[in-house]
Formats: sequence, structure tokens, C-alpha cells
Amino acid sequence: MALPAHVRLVEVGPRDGLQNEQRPVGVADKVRLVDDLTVAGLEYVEVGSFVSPAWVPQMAGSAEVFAGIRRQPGVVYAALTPNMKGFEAAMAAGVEEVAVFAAASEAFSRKNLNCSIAESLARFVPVLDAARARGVRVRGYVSCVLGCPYEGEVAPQQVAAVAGELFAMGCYEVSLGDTIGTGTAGKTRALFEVVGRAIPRERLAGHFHDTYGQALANVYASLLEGIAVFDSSVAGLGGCPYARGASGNVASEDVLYLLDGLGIHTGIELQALIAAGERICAVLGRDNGSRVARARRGA
Ligand SMILES: CC(C)(COP(=O)([O-])OP(=O)([O-])OC[C@H]1O[C@@H](n2cnc3c(N)ncnc32)[C@H](O)[C@@H]1OP(=O)([O-])[O-])[C@@H](O)C(=O)NCCC(=O)NCCSC(=O)C[C@@](C)(O)CC(=O)[O-]
Repeated sequence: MALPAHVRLVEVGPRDGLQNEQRPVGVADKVRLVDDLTVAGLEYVEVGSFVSPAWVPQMAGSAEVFAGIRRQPGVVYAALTPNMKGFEAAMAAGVEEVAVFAAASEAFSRKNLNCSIAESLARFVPVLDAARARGVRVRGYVSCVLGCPYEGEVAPQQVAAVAGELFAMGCYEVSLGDTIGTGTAGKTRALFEVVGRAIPRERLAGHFHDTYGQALANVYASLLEGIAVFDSSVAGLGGCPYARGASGNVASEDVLYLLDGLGIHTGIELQALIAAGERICAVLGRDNGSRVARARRGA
């Protein structure tokens, strides 16, 4: 399969990244991060989550972040909403696109959402209905697509079943999350081969964590399978609060460097993206998880 000419990067640093950082980040710094990312050319930024603050305290204040950002035309600012309560809070905050999130493993679903996979899908139905009525697009996530921290191996057919349900209920795109980063290039290709039979590949996205150092290889393997949307996190921020030891998402800067090298268009400017990552790393007092950013610092 020919490589795509254009790739859309979904920047999840302000959400997936910051939700797992130990040091609390204030609203002003979150707003600055989102604005810096759009200045760099990102056209899709996941800004926050409308989830229980008892479960993920780092995402409290998402409404204030939405109120503070300088919205750029053509940029989608999205948020996670696990249920109707989250959806209504998101609408009140002026969120224009939301995401629901399920898991391919029962144990992870219980840890992350306090319910079974089937119960989580049933909770999403009214969210999708309400979103449709308001003309709001909904993205879907499936976690643990290449391994679960509690159950180990996850069958691609199980991923296809959950992803297929999300697509059938109206998610316009389903992002497949390698939550604990155990996936390899071969397994990634096999996964998209199976899930691609249930959902058109142009409706699938890849979401890779770099715990085992395989994320960029998995992005490339996905490109070979015709996938043209990837979630990534500036400076490789984050992890997942319900997957102990999970490291951050693949760094946006590193994915961009790969794509630029392949001549694949994204509309994102590397140096500005690096600057955004360096700034938030200074706020967090942590090292930059992007190899490209670190290399450029020394250059
Ligand atoms: C889904 C629940 C709420 C169920 O949690 P629960 O405790 O079963 O919920 P409940 O319905 O029984 O309600 C309990 C309390 O939570 C409140 N509540 C209920 N809903 C909300 C809401 N939306 N916003 C704010 N508060 C809420 C509700 O009002 C009530 O408050 P109380 O009466 O006790 O004061 C909880 O499990 C939760 O918030 N989970 C979110 C976990 C999360 O955000 N995980 C990280 C995102 S997923 C991820 O990172 C993976 C991904 C997407 O990146 C892909 C990958 O890498 O795999």
C-alpha cells in the first residue's frame, strides 16, 4: 500500500500527557500549551477531559482551560466525555468535539471506567445521540489494543468487535490505543489488517505509547497499512493513570520528524513544536521525552 500523502496529527499532550504528570499544572500553563501547539500548526488538539476529578484530578479545570484558549479558525479543540454528565459539562464549556473511550479488555475497562465493556458502550449511546442532535462530532478510543496490563494478550478480533461497535453507534473515527506500549510493528500490521475489515482504514487512527521504545516503528507499520491519523503528545508527555508503568505517548516532534523525512505533509512546523514542548517541560520540571527535541538542543 502506498504511503499517505498527508497525515493528520491529533495532539493529545494537554490531555493524555498532562493527566499523568505528577506535578499539577495550572490553567494558565495549560492554556499556553494549547495556544503554542496551534501556533506550531496543529489542527486538532485534545484540550482536556470532563471526567470525575476523584478519578483523574489532573483534568479538573478543563472548563477553565477551554475558556482561556485563543481559538484559531480551522482548529478542532476536543475533550474526553465518558458519560452524559461529562458531555453536558463539555457542552457548557463550549467544546466543539468530544471523544468517548472504551477498552478491548474487561479488566482495564473496570479500572478505567468502573464498568464492563458492554456497560461502557451502553453509556456512550446517549452521548452519541445527544451529540448527533447538536451536530457535535464524536471520536472513539479503544484502549489495550496490543496488550493489557491486567490480562496480557488481547486478540485483534476483540479489538475489532469493540471498535466496530463504536463506529456503528456513530463515532466518525476510532483510535486504537496501545496503552502500555507492548505492541510491535508486526503485531500492529496484523491488528490493522483485522480491524480494517470491520471499519474502513481511513476511519482508523493509531495511538502509540513508547514504553518499550516501539512507538515510532508502530507508526511506520501503520503507515504501511494505510493509516493516516496518529495521536501523539508533545515532548512525549504522559502515560495512563490506570496502566502503571505506561510511559508517554509517542512524542509529536519525533513523529513529525519521521513524516517530514518521508515527504508526508502535516502542516506542522517542527521548530515551533519543539519550542512548545520545551516550555511545558520547564513548567513540569521534567526532561523532554522527544529525542528530536533533545538532539536539536545540543545542535
Ligand atoms: C466514568 C466514571 C465517572 C465512572 O465513575 P463512577 O464512580 O462509577 O461514577 P458514578 O456515576 O457512580 O458517579 C460517582 C461520582 O462521580 C461523579 N461523576 C460521574 N461522571 C462524572 C463526570 N463525567 N465528570 C465529573 N464527575 C462525574 C458523579 O456525579 C458522582 O459524584 P458524587 O455524587 O459522588 O459527588 C469514572 O470512572 C471516570 O471519570 N473515569 C475516567 C478515567 C479517565 O479519565 N481515564 C483516562 C482517560 S482514558 C485514556 O487515557 C486512554 C486513552 C484514551 O488515552 C487511549 C489509550 O492510551 O489507551
